[in-house]
Amino acid sequence: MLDRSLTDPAPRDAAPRDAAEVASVSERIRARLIESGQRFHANDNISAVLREGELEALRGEVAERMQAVLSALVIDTAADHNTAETAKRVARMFVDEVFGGRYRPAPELTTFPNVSRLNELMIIGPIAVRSACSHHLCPIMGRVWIGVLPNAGSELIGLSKYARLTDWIMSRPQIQEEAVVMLADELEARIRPDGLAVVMEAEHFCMHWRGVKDDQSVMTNSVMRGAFQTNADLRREFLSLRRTARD
Ligand SMILES: Nc1nc2c(ncn2[C@@H]2O[C@H](COP(=O)(O)OP(=O)(O)OP(=O)(O)O)[C@@H](O)[C@H]2O)c(=O)[nH]1
Repeated sequence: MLDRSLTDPAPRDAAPRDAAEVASVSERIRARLIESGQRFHANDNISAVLREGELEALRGEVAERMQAVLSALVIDTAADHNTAETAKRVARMFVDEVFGGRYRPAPELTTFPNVSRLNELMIIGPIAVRSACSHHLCPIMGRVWIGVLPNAGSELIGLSKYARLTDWIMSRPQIQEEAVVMLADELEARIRPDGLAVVMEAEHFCMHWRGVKDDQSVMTNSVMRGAFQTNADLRREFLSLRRTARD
């Protein structure tokens, strides 16, 4: 049963309440996003509009609605000890883990000035990717390689931060084409390099587990910015060094 107090308007004989007070937590957050003109697609981060305690309330609301999904699937969660707590587990998994990149702010990235004026190609990877497709919410599992051509004014970021930033972007329902662009945008804004390259290679479980049930195919896509776009030798060097660092 959904907790009606979260969504139903106040009873007629009760003292009139503020509209914000009667709305569910997701409705209150949604109203704030609309008011501020912020997009809230599946792969957008909405942490900036969340208020204290709301994430916990959201977890509760998702659990209630997930319980309604299990009931609609005609699963007797009251009698079945295996599914008795499933709604709560799935809510925690969505809000805190697999879609956590929507709700938590960007990781703190320690940056260092490029004092030795590095201007040679750096390649970071393979970085593990765990994501989910926006269409079926099935896992996407893969790897990412990042190529950076810094300049004297670039900020260098700690190595582990590439993985933290990747995880923050990927822990959202995504499509692979948009995920690599989002990651490239975040890296470019922070490092301000002369060139940036991102290559992602991933398996989509919406194709393995269901649907066409093709368990061989892998999707590979890339984003090339700045010098990687204009300099074919640099692009080739990145792609061939990435192959060496593959397995
Ligand atoms: N371009 C792109 N497609 C994706 C990605 N992840 C999943 N898909 C595809 O999204 C499509 C959704 O297609 P629909 O026809 O709406 O869904 P469906 O009827 O369940 O399709 P089937 O998967 O063919 O059974 C499928 O072809 C998926 O393989 C991705 O990252 N990029």
